Amino acid sequence: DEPTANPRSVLFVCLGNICRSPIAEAVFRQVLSERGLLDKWTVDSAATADYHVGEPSDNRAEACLRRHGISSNHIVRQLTLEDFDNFAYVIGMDHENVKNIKKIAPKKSPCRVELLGQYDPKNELLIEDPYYGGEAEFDNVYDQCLRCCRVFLDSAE
Ligand SMILES: N#Cc1ccccc1-c1cc(NCCCN2CCCCC2)c2ccccc2n1
Repeated sequence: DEPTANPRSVLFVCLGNICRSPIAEAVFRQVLSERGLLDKWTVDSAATADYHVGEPSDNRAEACLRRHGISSNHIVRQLTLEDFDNFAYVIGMDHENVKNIKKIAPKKSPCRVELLGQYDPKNELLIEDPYYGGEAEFDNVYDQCLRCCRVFLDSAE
């Protein structure tokens, strides 16, 4: 029968895969690296929309990561059906992302579809789209992702 995904595998998802989910991916990798767990985990990110497929992350997201000492070279890709066989977790940033993820998820998938904010110790459930925002909004996305990724890793390890 179907091989199950590596339990240490996570795909972060947002609308365009140029702001929130690349930041979440890079922050989670940084947390893994700090704990010596980078080689145990499979980490990736994807978009629900096709607006920017093939492009790099938004330069405001890359600048935000650089401000926090993290470099990332990312190319936008869209979520696919295969992702639900390859990742144990598919994690969205807001309710629209989760709704769109569930629209293409197979009925019987063992994959866990969750909101990253459910892991926030400060209980900010939604990681809002910063597309029309500035540095402050991107730094808030970073802070939320860092808080949530630490708790998510504790819960999944
Ligand atoms: N949509 C919305 C929306 C609503 C509230 C806050 C942000 C956004 C917003 C808008 C974007 N692109 C502008 C519109 C794109 N076009 C929409 C109609 C189809 C053709 C493409 C984004 C692009 C990348 C990542 C996040 C984005 N987020």
